[in-house]
Amino acid sequence: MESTQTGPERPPHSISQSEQLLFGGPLLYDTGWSSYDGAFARLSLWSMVATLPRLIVTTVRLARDADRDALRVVAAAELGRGVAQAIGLVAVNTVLAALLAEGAAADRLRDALPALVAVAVTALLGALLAAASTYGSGRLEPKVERVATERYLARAAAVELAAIEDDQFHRLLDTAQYGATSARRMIDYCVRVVNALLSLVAAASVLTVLHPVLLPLLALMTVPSMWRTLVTTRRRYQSFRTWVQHARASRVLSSELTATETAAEIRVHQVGPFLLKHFRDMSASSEAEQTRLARLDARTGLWASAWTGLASIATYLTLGALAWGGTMAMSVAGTAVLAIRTGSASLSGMVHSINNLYDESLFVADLDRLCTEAAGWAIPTGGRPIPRRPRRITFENVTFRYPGTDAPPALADVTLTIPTGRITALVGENGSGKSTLVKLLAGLYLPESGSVTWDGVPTTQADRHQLFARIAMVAQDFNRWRFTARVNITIGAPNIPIDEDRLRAAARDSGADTVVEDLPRGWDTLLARGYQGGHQLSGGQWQRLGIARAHYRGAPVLIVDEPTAALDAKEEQRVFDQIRDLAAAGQTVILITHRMASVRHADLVHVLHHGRLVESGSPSELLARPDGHFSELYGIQAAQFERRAAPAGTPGAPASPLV
Ligand SMILES: Nc1ncnc2c1ncn2[C@@H]1O[C@H](COP(=O)(O)OP(=O)(O)OP(=O)(O)O)[C@@H](O)[C@H]1O
Repeated sequence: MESTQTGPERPPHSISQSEQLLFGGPLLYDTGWSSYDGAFARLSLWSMVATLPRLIVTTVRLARDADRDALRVVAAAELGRGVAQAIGLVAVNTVLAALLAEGAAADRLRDALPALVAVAVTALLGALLAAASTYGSGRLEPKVERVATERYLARAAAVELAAIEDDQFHRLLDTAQYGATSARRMIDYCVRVVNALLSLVAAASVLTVLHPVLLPLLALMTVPSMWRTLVTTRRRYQSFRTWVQHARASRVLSSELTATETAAEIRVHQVGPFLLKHFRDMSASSEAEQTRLARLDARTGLWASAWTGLASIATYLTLGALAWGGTMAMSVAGTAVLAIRTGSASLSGMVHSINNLYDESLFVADLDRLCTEAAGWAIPTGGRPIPRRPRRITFENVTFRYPGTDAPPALADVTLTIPTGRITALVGENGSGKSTLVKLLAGLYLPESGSVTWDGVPTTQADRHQLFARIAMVAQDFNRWRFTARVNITIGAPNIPIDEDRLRAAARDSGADTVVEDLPRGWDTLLARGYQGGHQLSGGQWQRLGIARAHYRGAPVLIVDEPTAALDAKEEQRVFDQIRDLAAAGQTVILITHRMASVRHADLVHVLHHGRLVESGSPSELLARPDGHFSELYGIQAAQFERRAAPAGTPGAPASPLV
């Protein structure tokens, strides 16, 4: 696999055999598209501090959108805590000055008493305000996460199908999903930053008043831990970005092992030990990376501690020299020690929190980036209206290639008409372009060239949401929602309140009613194994539900892609009888099927071959062309029927799949 990433390459020896075998190469995160990755690598102490206001603004905005009142509580409480801390430090200085002054012990104590009370009151106030801040941020955090998650989900659901299939966009979807939890954590870090900042300001102001040399000393003591946090966070973030694909692949392995869909094959084919072995092998690669990070972090930590130790010795020697030489009163030296300890703790706490804040903000930036990109990919709202009951759908010289692939076009220069109120069948070999054609017809993809028009309105200009509303679809891979039987059908028309009569009619028409009758809790049975009370349906039973869903939707154009593949012969007959009835009642039906027996119900057949339209006509017209594609496909199936129905040497067996 080629990597265009700008971050650090993974060393070649860390590529496991499992990655090579299962995924065809090392799973690296292609960060070529990432605009901020380089910015992070260039991050310096100064730029980190410079980005602080922007980070705080971003967090405040998120918090404001989530819960304005809780934000006010947090802001007021943190401001109050900073002020209380400054007053507390000044009061400590007054207490020390009174205690270390000349005179009788009782007098000195009496003089110190008011300041002592002030120290106690500010401490109490600080505790109350801290509690208020904890309450406010505790209320804010889940709301911020919810607002961010909603943004993510809403944007992801509104984009074109092509975006979901675009690997770069999908990767962004992958990383942006962390944005919501990061947004939640940003609140916590932001509160910590503001808190540390205020207590630092309090300590620094007191130190400046006490002696001008104390402030640079404070900075000297804190710089090493700032450097350490910066270096380790940056390293860990880059590592995360590089390994995110790998982590995703490991998750795929574990979910394959536990999924209900794979359970039978895993057991019969004894795939479990094979997957486990590769899981272990892949985990070994990421464990090696964690060990590398731990070794580097330990080395950085050691350097930082040595530097801090030297800086502390220098600070306390300076303080001692000042007090010894009489330049500084003992009370001032005492307060200075206290203020330096408070200040350096605040400063390193602040650096740590800023780093975390910055780190989280990168994931929130991914989320923001997703929202921006998703807006570009969004299915446009508005456009030319589509008649409630369209009369004809036409393809004119339509060519379409799946975005991001260099394979030949899935559809090439296709021109055809789909009359409404009739059954039109699409026929052709696997991969000939039938499903692609209906996706273009439904406006899920737009043609590369040529046009698909609904009553003269090209899908490129149409109100696509209105167009979707005209279609009901039973796709080959229609979704098996892990919800109740009722929702599995009524989700066909999710924008209207559940209509029980319509539900029962749809179930009756599709044969889903007999499926539901046998369910342990009827309509309220959860159709998902692995949950308490969950029930699994057979493929054919699901198919009836899928058809019922399309019936319930009640749209004028019905697209059915292999609707009877999983149905028994009796059910298949029933479904086609219904499809005929629907067409007789004016519904347009577009039918994709490999079963020639089903095609005989069609009014018009379009035959596709390698993405091109090769034949069109009624079934009998097409059969009348002995060299045609349709006749060939028909002949192959007829021969199969013949062989199956009449064992070798048995004459007189029925020879037609159309009977
Ligand atoms: N999402 C996709 N991305 C890229 N290529 C695709 C995608 N879906 C289909 N194709 C390719 O487009 C071509 C036409 O596929 P399509 O699914 O339309 O065929 P089909 O006639 O419906 O096949 P089948 O009878 O097997 O369902 C195939 O070569 C297929 O590999």
